[in-house]
Amino acid sequence: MQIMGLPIVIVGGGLGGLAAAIRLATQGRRVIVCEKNERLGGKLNLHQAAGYTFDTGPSLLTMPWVVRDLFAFAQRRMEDYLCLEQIEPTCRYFWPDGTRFDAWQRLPQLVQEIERISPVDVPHFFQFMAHTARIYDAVAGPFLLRPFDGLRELITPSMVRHAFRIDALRSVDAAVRSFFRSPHLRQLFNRYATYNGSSPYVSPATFNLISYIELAEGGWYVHGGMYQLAVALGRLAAELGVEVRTETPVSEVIVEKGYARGVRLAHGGVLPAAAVVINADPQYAYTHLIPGGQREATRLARFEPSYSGVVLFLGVEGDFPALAHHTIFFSADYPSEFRAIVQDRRPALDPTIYIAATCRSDPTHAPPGHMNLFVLVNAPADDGRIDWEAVMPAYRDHIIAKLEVMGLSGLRQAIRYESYWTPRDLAQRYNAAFGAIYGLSSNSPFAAFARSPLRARRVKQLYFVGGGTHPGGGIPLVLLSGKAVTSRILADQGA
Ligand SMILES: Cc1cc2nc3c(=O)[nH]c(=O)nc-3n(C[C@H](O)[C@H](O)[C@H](O)COP(=O)(O)OP(=O)(O)OC[C@H]3O[C@@H](n4cnc5c(N)ncnc54)[C@H](O)[C@@H]3O)c2cc1C
Repeated sequence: MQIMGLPIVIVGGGLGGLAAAIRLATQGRRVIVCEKNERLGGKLNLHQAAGYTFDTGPSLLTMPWVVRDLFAFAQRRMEDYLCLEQIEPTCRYFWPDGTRFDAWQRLPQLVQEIERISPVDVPHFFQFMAHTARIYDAVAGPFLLRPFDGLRELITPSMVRHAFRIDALRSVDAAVRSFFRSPHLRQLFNRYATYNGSSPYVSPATFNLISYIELAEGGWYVHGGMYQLAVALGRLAAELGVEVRTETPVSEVIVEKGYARGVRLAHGGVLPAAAVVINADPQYAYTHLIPGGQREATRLARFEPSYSGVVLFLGVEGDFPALAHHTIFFSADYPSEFRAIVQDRRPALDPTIYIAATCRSDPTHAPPGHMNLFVLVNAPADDGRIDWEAVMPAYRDHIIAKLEVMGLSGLRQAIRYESYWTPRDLAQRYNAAFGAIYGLSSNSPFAAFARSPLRARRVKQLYFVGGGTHPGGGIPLVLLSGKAVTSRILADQGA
């Protein structure tokens, strides 16, 4: 393989940055990844303490073929690097009225569960799946699977032909209501909008394709913990000759005569580059790294960030049989929960609580007889109005009290290890503007077009990859973003 000339420097070793690094290196480019933190992986990360292991970000992988495709592109077999598992049930749900629902991946069992809580909705479920499959069919090709730099590129004859199919003129909730009668199933299917940090009550019904993707292609876990995905990509990148520098924050992109020429390192020194790829959040990058970026930072600030999260890491003694690998404890009033988080930008009084107990699949993640609970509650983007340090002790008590009422009795007494992250921690750890988990929100039909394009608008040889650019946040999409930006860079280099 021929390694050519100046390197391409990637600012950030998140999954988007790693995917781009792997693809560029496979194409013979010299690549350097500069990551400010001590480990690769970005928001997909790891916390270990007192004998407990916690994945700190994603806990569910959808579209697993995207990972396989990345390894195949590098002429490797994914199975030689990591093992993907389907967890049954994908998720267990509890409602405040005592209803419980196991969302099985196996269709006959899933249908039985639907029949158990709402027999009338069985045919509606199949109609909904057919509807969302048509959305996926219309959207995947033009929007998810190829590079895309703006609205103009979407106006193709095929998109115009399929425009009616994408269901963008009503909300996720309006579409879900038109299919399901059961309030429980409505809440359950509305929840998929949260997979990209949006509210089901305002985000376009196009995002119902997320439920189709999970139901048709499964929800997956990486054996050993989700962080093993970052480990595997880091290993593949190293094998391909990518130079990874951790604990290496970049302080500036060097721009000369409208071209990105390299980066300045915060701890001193300069890396000249043939191109610079920003995996860090675009709004942060335009504010802090790119000279003259204020105008673009101001443009991005006009759009709503996706919401953030409050995370409790709990190591507990004993077993809580109610908990599956993934468990959700729903709120009694979903609309008012989203009104609080998205419109009023305050923590919800009655939050929906998600718990990942990876010890169910990986017993080594907790000492024998103990469990590791990653507890996630959606929280408003951090616009500075909330003093999280002051709020957290009471909010933590509130979350634990709700869990005790909804089936985890004795939880408070069982805690042996505990720490938490607020939206501000997420912001600081990853330089994520507002601590947003998924970049900009998708709370309008046009939100997708607000994101920074793969190619920077005013600086040549400067690109973006990851959740802040096309096609959006979440593991599979940021990996696809690595594919999209690579093809842009290679095209620009005349390859
Ligand atoms: C709590 C939580 C739960 C989630 N759950 C899921 C889930 O279940 N499924 C799913 O698919 N997705 C989930 N996500 C979203 C998913 O983690 C992200 O969409 C994805 O990991 C983002 O990858 P990225 O490459 O775009 O950016 P990031 O992961 O943000 O990586 C950017 C990297 O850039 C680095 N950086 C920033 N500034 C600099 C600088 N100046 N110099 C050097 N490096 C810098 C950061 O440290 C970071 O490592 C979740 C995220 C969180 C936080």
